[in-house]
Amino acid sequence: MSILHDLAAIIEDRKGADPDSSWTAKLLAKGPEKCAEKFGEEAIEAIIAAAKDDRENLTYEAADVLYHLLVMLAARDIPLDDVLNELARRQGLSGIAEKAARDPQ
Ligand SMILES: N=c1c2ncn([C@@H]3O[C@H](COP(=O)(O)OP(=O)(O)OP(=O)(O)O)[C@@H](O)[C@H]3O)c2ncn1[C@@H]1O[C@H](COP(=O)(O)O)[C@@H](O)[C@H]1O
Repeated sequence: MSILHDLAAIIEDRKGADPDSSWTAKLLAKGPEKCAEKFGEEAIEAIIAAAKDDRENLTYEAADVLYHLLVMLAARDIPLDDVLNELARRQGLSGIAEKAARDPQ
């Protein structure tokens, strides 16, 4: 399992946990809209770091973005594997498109 899978499993565990017991449980208890808002805030912080070419901060903020993306997906009951499968499907599609471009006939 990847670290993203490990983290997704921990986040899933926090659903229904006492909000006072963890930051993740507290955020999930506030509902999917709040989780989405928080994801947006973290994404903006990452955008600012990228625009400033602040590499250290961008790395830190990117980790925040990934964590909050997983929380937002969990809040809407979308498994991480559904997203990864969609990426895999697109790789398959682009593979076909690249082959068609290489061998036009
Ligand atoms: N990866 C993370 C992670 N990344 C970011 N955060 C939290 O996300 C918050 C970031 O939001 P802000 O910077 O806006 O912090 P804030 O000012 O306190 O928040 P606001 O008051 O503005 O809403 C911080 O409180 C961070 O602690 C995380 N909290 C938890 N995890 C992981 O999630 C798992 C579960 O952790 P618990 O939440 O402790 O159960 C663990 O494996 C952790 O490593």
